[in-house]
Amino acid sequence: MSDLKDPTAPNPSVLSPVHPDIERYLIDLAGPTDAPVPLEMEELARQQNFPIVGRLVGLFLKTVAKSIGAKRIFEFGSGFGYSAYWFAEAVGSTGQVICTDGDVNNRAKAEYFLSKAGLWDRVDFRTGFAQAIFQATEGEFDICYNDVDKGDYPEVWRLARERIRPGGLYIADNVLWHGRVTVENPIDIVPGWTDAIREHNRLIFNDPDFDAFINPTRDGVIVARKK
Ligand SMILES: C[S@@+](CC[C@H](N)C(=O)[O-])C[C@H]1O[C@@H](n2cnc3c(N)ncnc32)[C@H](O)[C@@H]1O
Repeated sequence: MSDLKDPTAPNPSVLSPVHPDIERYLIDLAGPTDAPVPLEMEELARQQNFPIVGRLVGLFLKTVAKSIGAKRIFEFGSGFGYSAYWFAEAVGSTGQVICTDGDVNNRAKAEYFLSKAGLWDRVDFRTGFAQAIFQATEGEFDICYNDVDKGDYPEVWRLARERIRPGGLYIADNVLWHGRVTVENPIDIVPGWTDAIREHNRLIFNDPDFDAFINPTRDGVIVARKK
């Protein structure tokens, strides 16, 4: 727990508000969910120090998506498709996960991994600025998932909240920002990101149209259900 408030840590992606022993216990429990493709993706993330949500949050995303019978999901910031792997499993063969990422190389990697997992046919991966792609995409969503650059969090929330169906969910990763949200003058990796996350979280908890809570697993995942 001691490193929770260490905003100067060189690699904040490894910090979690969850005690390392508890984290290990949870990961051991999740052992039966091991499968070749997520293991391979996790290994790539480790090698390249790429910030995926990780196994525990992946399982959380899949479980909440299945629990509301989600069939249409929009991801803002998909990386190479790790979080989308869990959503794609949840929506089933008749569902769709619209992925977005600014990096074309991430799309190619996602295609490789999700094809190998037999999930690519339910994924529509678009390259570009996620907010613009969202605005160019019609219809409502069962889930809007936000994992873009943190300064954009309030903007993404404002866009997404309008397009989530009643009973649907808004989910965002990193809402505790490795404990920086609790620090008065945090050392930000990008100036303004911590304040943007704090604003985002305040907006959601004060929105009368949503019920919200934060799962503190890893770096904090907010889930807000539209009434
Ligand atoms: C934290 S990673 C996503 C990880 C992914 N959700 C997972 O857990 O597997 C964030 C990704 O979002 C992309 N990104 C950030 N801001 C974006 C934006 N506004 N539009 C599109 N892509 C964005 C980055 O290129 C990066 O690949």
